[in-house]
Amino acid sequence: MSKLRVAVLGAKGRIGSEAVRAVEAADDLELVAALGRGDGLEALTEAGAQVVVELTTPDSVMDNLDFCVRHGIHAVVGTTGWTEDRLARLRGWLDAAPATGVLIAPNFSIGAVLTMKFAQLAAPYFESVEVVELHHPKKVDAPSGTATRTAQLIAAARAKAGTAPAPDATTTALDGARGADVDGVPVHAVRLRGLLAHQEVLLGAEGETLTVRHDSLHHSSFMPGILLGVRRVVTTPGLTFGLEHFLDLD
Ligand SMILES: NC(=O)C1=CN([C@@H]2O[C@H](COP(=O)(O)OP(=O)(O)OC[C@H]3O[C@@H](n4cnc5c(N)ncnc54)[C@H](OP(=O)(O)O)[C@@H]3O)[C@@H](O)[C@H]2O)C=CC1
Ligand SMILES: O=C(O)C1=N[C@H](C(=O)O)C[C@H](O)C1
Repeated sequence: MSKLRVAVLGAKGRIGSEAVRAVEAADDLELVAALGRGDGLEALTEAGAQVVVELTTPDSVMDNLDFCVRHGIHAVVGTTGWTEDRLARLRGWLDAAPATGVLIAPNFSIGAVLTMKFAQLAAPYFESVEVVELHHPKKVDAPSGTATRTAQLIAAARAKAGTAPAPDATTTALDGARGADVDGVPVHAVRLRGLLAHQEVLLGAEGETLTVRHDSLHHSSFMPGILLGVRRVVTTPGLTFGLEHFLDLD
């Protein structure tokens, strides 16, 4: 069987360099291009890439995906910065390329995906819920894509269950003291030397608390999810948001 032809964008970055090694090590995949900032995207078509792994920056990802979708190249995207407006633009491009698949995964690690699932499950049963994400100090965006998605899923689960807003008597606060408000869920971002990617979902009810915590200790934690995404996206046209859709979690 012929190998799937894979390219990595952001190949010199922290996660991109790990992804290059993971693709090279996979028997069923062939790394046909490894591009950094400034490299021309024509290299993707010249190399016959079938799938691009997009691990760049929020300011680069849209142009890269525009090129990929226009050329019928499937994409597995880990880059953050997704807004409703950006998703709508991407859906528009995909409407014009109905055979092409794009997976956007706020987090490729199985533990992080499960954290989101557990948080969603628990959220309606507790009066209070807040998210704390902790990352390395070179991270450019806050809050993290994972924390934003987690908070959105929590908010949707509480809205569906008719859960009351969390109690909070704060009437005066320094800017940022109560975190960012993501759909009504406070999200706090910590940047600390020594950390990689970590998240806690704190839930509280009368007389009890529940903490769901996940730690990515090395970029290798993201590789099984990236490889799964590459193998599945080629047979999944359209936009898939979240790696959970490629896992049998239910
Ligand atoms: N979904 C997930 O599981 C994970 C997602 N991420 C996300 O992935 C992204 C990258 O993270 P990280 O590796 O830590 O960041 P880095 O800054 O280490 O890597 C990004 C790389 O992309 C390069 N780059 C920027 N623009 C382009 C472009 N147009 N074409 C090709 N390469 C480009 C950068 O080059 P230069 O340095 O010259 O700007 C840099 O080498 C972030 O959005 C991060 O949040 C990270 C880990 C896991
Ligand atoms: O920048 C990172 O490092 C990470 N980014 C993603 C995010 O913003 O959620 C995934 C993971 O947290 C690592």
